[in-house]
Amino acid sequence: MQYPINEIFYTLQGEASFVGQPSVFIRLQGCNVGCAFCDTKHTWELDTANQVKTIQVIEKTGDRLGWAYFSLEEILAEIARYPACRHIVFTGGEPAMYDLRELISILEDKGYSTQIETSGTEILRVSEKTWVTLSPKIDMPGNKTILAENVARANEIKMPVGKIQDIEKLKRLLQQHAVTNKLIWLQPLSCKENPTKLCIEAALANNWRLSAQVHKYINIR
Ligand SMILES: C[S@@+](CC[C@H](N)C(=O)[O-])C[C@H]1O[C@@H](n2cnc3c(N)ncnc32)[C@H](O)[C@@H]1O
Ligand SMILES: Nc1nc2[nH]cc(C(=O)O)c2c(=O)[nH]1
Ligand code: SF4
Ligand SMILES: [Mg+2]
Repeated sequence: MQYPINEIFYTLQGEASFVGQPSVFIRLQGCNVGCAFCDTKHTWELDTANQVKTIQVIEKTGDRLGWAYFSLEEILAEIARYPACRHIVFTGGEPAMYDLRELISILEDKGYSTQIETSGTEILRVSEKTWVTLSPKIDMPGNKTILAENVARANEIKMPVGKIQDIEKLKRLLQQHAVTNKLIWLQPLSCKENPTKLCIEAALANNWRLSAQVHKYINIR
């Protein structure tokens, strides 16, 4: 099995429940949604134009606009460069576009915990133990729907918030899926009009949590 990889890097998880956790991030290429606010547009804009042919090209250039197919063994070799790491985060792009079960099963056998960051618009192919962070994309281009089974499966829901209407959308989603006892995070969008204050107020009013993308404040990847 070959996986289209945009980047693999070792850093501290900056969002939601695992914040501060040393993690290898496996960023898969491509996205089926295409949000205007996306902070990783390099994974889905200019897709085919920037395809690089070999892993060596990426290694040489460090070209984050490019991507390459990695075999399972090549991904494991990248992870092995960080021997202290015990937690692997699949993100993108949209990692749920790919079947991650074989890779995750090997990682679990090696003692790693796994997490997926997903919009919830694709059927998840992860393991029962994978921590699922669902970040709803409502009214996004292409009008992709969030699958009910993914809402049920999610270990936490992390809502990207730019304006008050996003809070209302989240409330409707929670009502529609009868969500009562999940961890709910509000994540302010990194944009000019900083919506952090709005998120703090809504967190206090609803007993939700704030996910402030710590990595962007402490200037790490
Ligand atoms: C880049 S996405 C990749 C995974 C998946 N496609 C998703 O949206 O969950 C990872 C996380 O970043 C969030 N995100 C994207 N752009 C953001 C921005 N400008 N500010 C804050 N969070 C953002 C997403 O909502 C998601 O929780
Ligand atoms: N430090 C750090 N934490 C993250 N949590 C989720 C991320 C993502 O891009 O999915 C991310 C990221 O890009 N960097
Ligand atoms: S779904 Fe995720 S990766 Fe795709 S455009 Fe939106 S934030 Fe970016
Ligand atoms: Mg990010």
